[in-house]
Amino acid sequence: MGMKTHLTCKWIDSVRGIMKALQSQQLPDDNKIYEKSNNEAAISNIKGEVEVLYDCIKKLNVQRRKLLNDLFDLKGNIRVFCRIRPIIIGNQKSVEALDSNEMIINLVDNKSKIYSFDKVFHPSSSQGEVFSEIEPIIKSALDGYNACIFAYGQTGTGKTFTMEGTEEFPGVVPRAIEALFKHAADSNHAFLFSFSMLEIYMGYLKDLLTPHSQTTKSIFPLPPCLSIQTHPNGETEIENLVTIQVNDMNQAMRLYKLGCGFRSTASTNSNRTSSRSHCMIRISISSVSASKRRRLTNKLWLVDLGGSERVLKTKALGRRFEEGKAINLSLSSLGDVIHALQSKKRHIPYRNSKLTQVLKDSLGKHAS
Ligand SMILES: Nc1ncnc2c1ncn2[C@@H]1O[C@H](COP(=O)(O)OP(=O)(O)OP(=O)(O)O)[C@@H](O)[C@H]1O
Repeated sequence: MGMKTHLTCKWIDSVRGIMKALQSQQLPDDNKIYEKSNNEAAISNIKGEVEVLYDCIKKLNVQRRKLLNDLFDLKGNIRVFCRIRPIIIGNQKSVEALDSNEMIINLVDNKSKIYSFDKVFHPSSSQGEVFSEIEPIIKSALDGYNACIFAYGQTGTGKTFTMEGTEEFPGVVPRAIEALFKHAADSNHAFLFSFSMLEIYMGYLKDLLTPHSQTTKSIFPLPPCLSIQTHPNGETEIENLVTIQVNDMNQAMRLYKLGCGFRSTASTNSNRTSSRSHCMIRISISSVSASKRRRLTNKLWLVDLGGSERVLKTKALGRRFEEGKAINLSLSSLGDVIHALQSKKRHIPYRNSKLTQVLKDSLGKHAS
């Protein structure tokens, strides 16, 4: 084959080996370099778009906050909804919704009275429909406003059903907890939530997250007394109240269920499981990352008030009579405070009951 002397078989084999090794090496070719620089450009484009969108969200959030505040200014700081309970026994309709803002009470002798509300819910209204009217308050709580949602009404009219609900029909409290965590997750800000639960029974504050025994031979030490303190900045604090940080909805719900188990309930002539106290859930919300919040830490109160009752009509005796009296007294103080706030009186009689003292900073002008 006319081979040169140095082109031996050994030399050819070693050249072939080098060629194979070169082929198997992943050397960047022009195409790959082009692809890489293309990817980098796409990533920086996407980063730019994300920044623009982030700015957009910020602007929309400012707008949303302003609109929500305007809405609250228009509707007033205190809003009252009326929910008509479906008839459970009998078929006499003494209360009816006239439209979405008015209801009528049919009295004896063909007389009737009409009352106006911010919203009237028909007996067939679902728990979801009721909550949809309340949800804006949850959003304003995330914006740093103190807020208070409570159910008020005669005993047996559906306050606990509305606030607590059932497994099948969850009420305002579980829905509010779910909405808080959901809106917080959607907001791009870090929030810190703390949960507390207490009841006001016969004028005393009782922590619902600590075990209380009815007997003197209890294995649990007596929990410390709760006392209401007012800070110089006007914020109300409850000394010794157990406050537990909750990181998700399930943790908050577990505490809520624990607290519900410690509530004071009893059977009365009007309701088999009547709440004999005011049950109050406090969710404290903090965020250092959310700018333009009204406060660094604010609170949302969810309250299932004890039922007002005509103690003579319900034929309550002994302890049930005393409980009914205590509930009526504090409800009447709450009514006085709300009336004074609505008529913009200079003196607001917060000091007349424990209930109004606890809610002082969440009912006034800085609350939503
Ligand atoms: N919207 C509703 N739909 C169906 N059932 C209802 C509704 N509202 C109330 N109920 C039922 O009516 C009964 C009394 O309701 P609930 O215990 O909630 O009253 P309450 O106002 O909390 O009473 P109390 O002040 O005595 O605690 C319960 O059996 C409850 O399930």
